[in-house]
Amino acid sequence: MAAPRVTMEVGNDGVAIITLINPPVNALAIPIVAGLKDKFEEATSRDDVKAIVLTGNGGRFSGGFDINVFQKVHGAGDVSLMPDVSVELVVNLIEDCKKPIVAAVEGLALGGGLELAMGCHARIAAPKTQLGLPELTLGVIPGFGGTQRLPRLVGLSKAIEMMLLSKSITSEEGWKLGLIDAVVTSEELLKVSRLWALDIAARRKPWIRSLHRTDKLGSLSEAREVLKLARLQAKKTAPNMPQHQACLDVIEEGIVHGGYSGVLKCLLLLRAPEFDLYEAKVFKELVMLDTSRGLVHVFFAQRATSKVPNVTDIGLKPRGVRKVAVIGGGLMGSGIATAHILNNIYVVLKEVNSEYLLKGIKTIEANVRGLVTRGKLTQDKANNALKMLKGVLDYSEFKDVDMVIEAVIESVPLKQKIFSELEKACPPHCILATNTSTIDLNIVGEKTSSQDRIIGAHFFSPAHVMPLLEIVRTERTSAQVILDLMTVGKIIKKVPVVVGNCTGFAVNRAFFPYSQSARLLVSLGVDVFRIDSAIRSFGLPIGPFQLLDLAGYGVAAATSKEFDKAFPDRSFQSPLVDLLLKSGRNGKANGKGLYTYEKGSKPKPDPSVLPIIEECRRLSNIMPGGKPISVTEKEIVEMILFPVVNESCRVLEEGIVVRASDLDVASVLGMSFPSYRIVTFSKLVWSGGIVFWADAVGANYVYTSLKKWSQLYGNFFKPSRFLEERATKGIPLSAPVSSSSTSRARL
Ligand SMILES: C[C@H](O)CC(=O)SCCNC(=O)CCNC(=O)[C@H](O)C(C)(C)COP(=O)(O)OP(=O)(O)OC[C@H]1O[C@@H](n2cnc3c(N)ncnc32)[C@H](O)[C@@H]1OP(=O)(O)O
Repeated sequence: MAAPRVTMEVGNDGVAIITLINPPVNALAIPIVAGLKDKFEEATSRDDVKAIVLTGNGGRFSGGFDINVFQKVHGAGDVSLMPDVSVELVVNLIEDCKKPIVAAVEGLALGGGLELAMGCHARIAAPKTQLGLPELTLGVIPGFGGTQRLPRLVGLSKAIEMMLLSKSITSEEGWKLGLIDAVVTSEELLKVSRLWALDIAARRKPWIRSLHRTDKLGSLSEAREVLKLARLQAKKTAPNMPQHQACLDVIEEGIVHGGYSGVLKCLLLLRAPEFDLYEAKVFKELVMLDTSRGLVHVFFAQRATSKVPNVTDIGLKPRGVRKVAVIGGGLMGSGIATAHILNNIYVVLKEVNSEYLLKGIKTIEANVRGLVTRGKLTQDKANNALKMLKGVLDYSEFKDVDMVIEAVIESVPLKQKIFSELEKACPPHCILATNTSTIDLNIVGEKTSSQDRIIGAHFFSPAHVMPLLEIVRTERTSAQVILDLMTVGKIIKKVPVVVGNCTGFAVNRAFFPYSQSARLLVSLGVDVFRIDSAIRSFGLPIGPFQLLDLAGYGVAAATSKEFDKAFPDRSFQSPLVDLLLKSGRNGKANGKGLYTYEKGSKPKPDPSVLPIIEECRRLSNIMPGGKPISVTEKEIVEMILFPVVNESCRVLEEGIVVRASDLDVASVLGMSFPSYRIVTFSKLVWSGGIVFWADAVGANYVYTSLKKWSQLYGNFFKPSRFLEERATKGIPLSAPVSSSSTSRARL
């Protein structure tokens, strides 16, 4: 790939076109920043240049500052690797340039890309250009003046919404808001931008410096009210994310002290003498925090999941999937169908009788309506989506489907029967997918001769909301089928992670000790609700027992059996779920769980379960000396999560995931494992996913803790060979697994 560069061409009209060239998204890498400084200096000093147009090569303006630099800063612990862009480039060379500069934006202008454009004196955009400041998703705030210029261009409320929710807008909306001066076709973009720049030079159009504007900010008291509400909201929605409050502080600073001169002069004198802008100072503080470290890791880890050796690197092209059949209209099946119709894929939903079919269709309608109510979908789009759905009771519609996803109950004989029928009912190219969460795919397809097109499409509930799609392949699944499913996954806006075939696959396999260790702790005498609360303070949205209530006890009993069978050496068999079922409870589904569920209020611990828990302890009979063990909150969290790390080690060693970071992404998106720093313990560490977190905690600490607990409480905690080896040799758990050390590579 050619080195990133910035070019400049001066036309006969006296307009210099400065172009960013750094495919695929023209990220503002260090050489690009340096190149921009050079070209703007040259254009400013040349007599033949009357005006300047800044644009990006290849139909994309810029995806923002180069996030690889953040990684370098984290690696070296040296913030001085960040170049000074906001003052030297955006203020001095662009906004204060004595020649007018117009940004010609197309495709996307995100983060630093949009900030450069906002420093220009006008912005012309191609249709449907994506405009946004998503920096908060990386643990930082906009650092090239975005916190100051966006409120001045679109108004304070809209700017806060765009920054705090990292919500981008289209150029059409940007034009209505005043961020964009004109929307023109791609073909006309450069021509119109050149003329616009010349018009500014000739004073036929206004020469506007965004940082000077105040007309959209409202009065100081109005602004303070908006900021107050935003602070309360951020406290609720992002309690562990320091960048949200910091962003609001920086915006407020600029509003109180005035735009350009206020921010630069006052802050220079009063608050941040070492940096020119308060924004830059806060940006540099935030980039060094563990929050950013975790979030940047997840950014790259997520992108890495689309690179699967021997699938995405062998020149295959994805085949189109236009019509999908979903078998089973239960919770999972209807969620899966919803995800497809929302993204314009025609779905045939099959059920065994009209009662179940109607129920499935009603659930799908409710899913879609729910999105409209929450403002996530327009009524028009909802109507169009529902037109993509057809309910059926037989296989007659299956003759031209491109993919079937089976989502019936976890029964081996039933699944085997369905797959034999599918082989006859579907065309030979059709992908045969199962949504099983635990059953071995070789067993599902045992009665067919179509093993090459059998694949797991493991969605997480609710399937139309949760972003993870585990794509499970066997040794015989063809690369084409894997690539096709990865492509559909992206179309339906999931993050597909390709994993190997084993009981539970990657996420459920790595996390099966999560629920088991929680139940083990209960049998050792620890309070159920204390466990949930400790896990919530750690950063997971709900604890293992609230999760149990949500999933339903029938599902929990069935999956537990699969894991007991597959991993008897390290499975803890708790009587708790059976006792709860026997007492007529089934969690949230029947309103009777470990918690009580009342409409409109949060679940409350149900004290009437205490006798059941006592009975569970009596039957387990593992409390040392018959007395409850005494543990701190920190120990609770570690005794629940270190066994997950231990199982993750086996997942890595067996090659169930392509790379450790795939398991990080899967844990964040499938289990809602926190992607940012963990704030509860005395030692603050970043998260970024289960393996990244374990490395931050230290493999040796995890190993010695597990070893101690295995001596006290048995084999459930016994450290795996992989963990022991890595801990004793001081090798990070995330370091690649060499093929020789992979005992049973699945991928
Ligand atoms: C100081 C400033 O305020 C700070 C900043 O600007 S921070 C950066 C703010 N910008 C962002 O957060 C945008 C991040 N990027 C994205 O959201 C998406 O990549 C996108 C919408 C630009 C494009 O999405 P899509 O077309 O699906 O392509 P995607 O696979 O994500 O990215 C393509 C490649 O570009 C890379 N890339 C995207 N944005 C990048 C960036 N800002 N820096 C470095 N690399 C970037 C990706 O890592 C990926 O690389 P790979 O092919 O080697 O894996």
